[in-house]
Amino acid sequence: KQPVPKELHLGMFEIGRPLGKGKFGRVYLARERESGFVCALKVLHKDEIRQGEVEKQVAREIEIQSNLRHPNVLQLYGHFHDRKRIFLILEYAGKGELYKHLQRQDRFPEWKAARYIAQMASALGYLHRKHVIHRDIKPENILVGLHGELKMSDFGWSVHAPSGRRLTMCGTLDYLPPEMVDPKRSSKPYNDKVDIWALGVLMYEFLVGRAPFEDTPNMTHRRIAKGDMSIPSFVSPEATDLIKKLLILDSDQRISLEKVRQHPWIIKHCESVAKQDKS
Ligand SMILES: CS(=O)(=O)NCc1cccc(-c2cn3c(Cl)cnc3c(Nc3ccc(N4CCOCC4)cc3)n2)c1
Repeated sequence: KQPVPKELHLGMFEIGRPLGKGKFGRVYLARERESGFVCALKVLHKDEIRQGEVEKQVAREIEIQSNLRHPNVLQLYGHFHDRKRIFLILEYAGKGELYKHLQRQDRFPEWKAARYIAQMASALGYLHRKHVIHRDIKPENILVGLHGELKMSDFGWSVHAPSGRRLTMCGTLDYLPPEMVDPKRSSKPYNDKVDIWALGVLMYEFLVGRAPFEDTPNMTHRRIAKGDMSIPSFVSPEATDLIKKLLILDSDQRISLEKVRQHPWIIKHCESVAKQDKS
């Protein structure tokens, strides 16, 4: 349950260890004194935001994320500010960054990848129904909850651990769909189908351990525009089928999130979870 405080200020929190730091601030473990409620406190520095000319983006991200409630979307409980800083009170994701788990395991077994993709498809379906798109769903922007569930947490700033992470620039490139890499190709502005493409890139990266179009920056551009990727033979036929239905150049032809949830590869691995739960 969430604290329903009268008014928010820094003094009401005990600040714990830093969880990560980034371009626009740091994330700390925190506990609300009165209720003992554990959360993550993201601190953004106003002067850096002003310099970065991103005030409007911060306001928009706070507006969007405050109105979202979904088990696979990191919750923003509230925010407040003092003279120098803006504070976001966020849900604490007990198992940290998905990026680290993927780095450590090289790639995920198909049953784990299928569950993760099902969770992301569920979160995206929720966002799209609320007309929120382009959540930039690369591994760097996904956290893992205490029970291993994924939490989309990219609203605004992905914070960076001190460790050597992929530069935001090329990370972003890997996940761009053809209609954004090559805007003259399609006149229409991008729509929620960009998330379906990104889901395909994410699924590929979970199963193979690298992104499908990973290359030098301008080679990546070219390969995305042509849909030039190959799927290794160790990927099962069902998984291969779903990747191909997600990574379709023509955004209108891409599989819908509803169809993703009903795909044999998802059913096979997620149904077993249902059976386990029943047994
Ligand atoms: C090197 S690291 O993994 O320790 N820290 C990297 C890093 C960078 C940017 C943002 C975060 C981050 C943001 N969070 C938000 Cl927002 C909510 N919960 C978390 C959140 N939660 C979190 C939970 C557990 C851990 N542990 C688990 C035990 O092993 C060490 C890391 C880290 C972060 N982390 C973490």
